[in-house]
Amino acid sequence: MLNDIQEVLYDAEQIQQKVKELGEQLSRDFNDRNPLVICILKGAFIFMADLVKNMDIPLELDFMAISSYGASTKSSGVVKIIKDLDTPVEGRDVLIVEDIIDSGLTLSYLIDVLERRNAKSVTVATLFDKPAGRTVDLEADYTGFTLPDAFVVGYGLDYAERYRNLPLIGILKPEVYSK
Ligand SMILES: O=P(O)(O)OC[C@H]1O[C@H](OP(=O)(O)OP(=O)(O)O)[C@H](O)[C@@H]1O
Ligand code: HPA
Ligand SMILES: [Mg+2]
Repeated sequence: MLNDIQEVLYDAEQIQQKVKELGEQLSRDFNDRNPLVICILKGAFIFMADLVKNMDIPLELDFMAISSYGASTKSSGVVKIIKDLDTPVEGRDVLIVEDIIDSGLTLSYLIDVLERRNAKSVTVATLFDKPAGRTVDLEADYTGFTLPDAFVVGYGLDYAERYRNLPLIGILKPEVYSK
């Protein structure tokens, strides 16, 4: 799998350190608010698991599966809910956990859905941000790393469902998706 990586951007140790810092910061900011922490599947599953282990406060978890990329390196532009939440969000402090913000389409759709369901507050934590990809104006409240304009995989992020299990984040060799 590593053969398909052109450049490692952040290794496992650097990611773990950053996730720990984010978890500690979020614990301070959400102390006594019993947040509903929402993992955006599939990509955010590893970040979510590592993040909440670093949050030493009462919280609840839920999962939502959303997809717009499929087996492509560009957003289809159509954001679909594959699996919805089990928990009502009305009146809750919601913390969205995302792996990456690229075009911003997934998140703008999701924030709109949660606000229409009357969440008390909606906060976004993303591990990776690719500002060059943005087509809608949107920033996360908490960001781990800012990435260059390249298609990346690893630490939950896939290309055609592969590479999610790499413990690092790296740029995928273009020949993998152009052939
Ligand atoms: O800002 P955007 O351009 O919308 O891109 C970000 C979203 O795209 C990816 O999900 P994807 O649709 O690939 O589903 P997956 O998490 O199941 O891989 C990623 O995990 C984010 O959720
Ligand atoms: O660079 C990316 N890699 C994997 N999935 C993604 N979803 C949005 N951008 C990306
Ligand atoms: Mg994907």
